Amino acid sequence: MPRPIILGVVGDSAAGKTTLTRGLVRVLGEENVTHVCTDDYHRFDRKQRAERNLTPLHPDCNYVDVIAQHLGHLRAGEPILKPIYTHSDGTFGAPVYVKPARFTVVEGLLGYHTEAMRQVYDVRVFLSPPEELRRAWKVRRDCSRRGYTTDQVLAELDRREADSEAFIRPQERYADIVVRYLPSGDRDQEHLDAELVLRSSLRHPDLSGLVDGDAGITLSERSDEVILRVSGSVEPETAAEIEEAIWERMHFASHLRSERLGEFTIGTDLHRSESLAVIQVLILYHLITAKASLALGGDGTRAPSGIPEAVHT
Ligand SMILES: Nc1ncnc2c1ncn2[C@@H]1O[C@H](COP(=O)(O)OP(=O)(O)OP(=O)(O)O)[C@@H](O)[C@H]1O
Ligand SMILES: O=C(CO)[C@H](O)[C@H](O)COP(=O)(O)O
Repeated sequence: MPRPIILGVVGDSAAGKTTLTRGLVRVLGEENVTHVCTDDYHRFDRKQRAERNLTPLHPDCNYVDVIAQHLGHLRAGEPILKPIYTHSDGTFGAPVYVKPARFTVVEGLLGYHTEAMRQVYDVRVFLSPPEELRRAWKVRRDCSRRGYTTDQVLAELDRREADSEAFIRPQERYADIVVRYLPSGDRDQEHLDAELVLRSSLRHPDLSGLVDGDAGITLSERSDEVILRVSGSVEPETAAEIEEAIWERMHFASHLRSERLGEFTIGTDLHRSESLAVIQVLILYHLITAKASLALGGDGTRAPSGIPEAVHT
């Protein structure tokens, strides 16, 4: 079997990593994806972190060297014995034996922290929602699923700010695709404006024919980046046209098409976001084309340098 294609999804806590990857895993098929969350590589459990006054964002609080080793093994097609961190109670569980599948999705806080880690990915995504939005997402998620109170989460977010600034946000510079949701104001969560920064380290599909300012889709260029903006008020039909156009560029993977992209949860309620669906299809495009490149004897789809050939404004 050719080596797995490896996707990195990095961003601060509650930036939306699991939400984004869940849809991708569903489309690619659970059996075809090895899912690694680097939270499993925390060095200390919740109690030990509190005793040491360390946040989980600090590299010293994580076995970053072992993450790099394990990702290297997976890329080489070798199994790993992966640690387990359990969020429901903040403790470690028994390690699990993990074999690499066709795709590996790695999500976590410090995935691009070292060069050794950065080298393993075929596609690097960084999620960067505005802080106000991320804080609201974290409060809601941690209170409903991780056993915290609102005051505890808010205090923890303040305690983490210095480490977010020092270690998490700087990783954005290593991404091929940066996803920024824009401040939502009173927008509901299904209709957030999204901005995708498409960097020249990957060859992005030509989306120029789909741009329609009136319909809420714009492309612009900034140094060697192309910015795709999807308005939160984009009509489902317009978003579907973009998704369709990207799917057409990976026609050899049409069997993967699914109606269920763009889903996210608020507490336990399921919602759908058009902009999230567009982001997910674009990432799928990169995973599928990287896979096709390997099948044809290449080694992925990273552009050697310069502006990606297929992107036009
Ligand atoms: N694209 C989105 N649109 C609307 N809400 C979202 C979106 N992404 C995430 N959320 C909200 O934020 C919450 C936290 O997201 P998620 O669990 O995906 O973050 P994460 O980055 O995986 O967090 P952690 O690193 O702490 O595990 C979700 O439960 C959901 O309510
Ligand atoms: O920043 C985080 C990413 O998920 C978590 O807070 C970190 O992993 C520690 O988990 P917990 O708060 O459940 O002890």
